[in-house]
Amino acid sequence: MTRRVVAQGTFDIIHPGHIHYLSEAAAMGEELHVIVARRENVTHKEPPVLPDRQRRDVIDALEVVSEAHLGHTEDIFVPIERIDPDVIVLGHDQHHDADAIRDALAGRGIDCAVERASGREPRYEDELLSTGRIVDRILALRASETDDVDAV
Ligand SMILES: Cc1cc2nc3c(=O)[nH]c(=O)nc-3n(C[C@H](O)[C@H](O)[C@H](O)COP(=O)(O)O)c2cc1C
Ligand SMILES: Nc1ncnc2c1ncn2[C@@H]1O[C@H](COP(=O)(O)OP(=O)(O)OP(=O)(O)O)[C@@H](O)[C@H]1O
Repeated sequence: MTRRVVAQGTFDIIHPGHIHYLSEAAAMGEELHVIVARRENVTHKEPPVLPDRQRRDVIDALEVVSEAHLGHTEDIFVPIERIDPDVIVLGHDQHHDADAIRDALAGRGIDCAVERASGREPRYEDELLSTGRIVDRILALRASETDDVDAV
């Protein structure tokens, strides 16, 4: 039987932390399905810069990913019911509570394990493993360039 794995996240600007997470999730089964969060559901941090479809298409193109799916707008368990995974792998820092997800799955009669992935630490100075921090660095660099031009 093919073991299906589900991973999920925003994936706005791809970085090595994402690759680490998706590779780890892919190694837990034969098929990796990735649910890409809808912009309207990213409410606990700055919303993504890139459109839903673009974020989905980039994840879909990765070799370790079997298929990337845009998330449901209202009910996060609708894609889960459709994919029918054997395991959902939560990201190391995802705010979702594993036991709450297990309870919700049981309530819907979905037989699926929930695991937590490991985090990937920076391997050299300056390596950025967070989309939010990449955006912050872009803004800081652009602001300092503008300051340089203004000073001329
Ligand atoms: C099992 C599971 C299923 C999810 N399905 C959806 C979904 O259908 N639609 C969606 O917009 N977000 C979905 N999400 C939420 C996002 O993937 C994501 O966790 C959140 O919106 C963005 O936060 P993050 O980037 O910190 O993970 C799901 C999350 C989990 C854990
Ligand atoms: N350094 C990392 N190591 C392992 N997994 C990571 C790392 N960074 C992100 N992930 C995982 O990748 C998935 C997608 O991450 P997402 O794009 O939602 O946020 P992010 O890259 O952490 O950006 P931000 O810091 O802006 O939230 C999540 O499940 C997250 O836990």
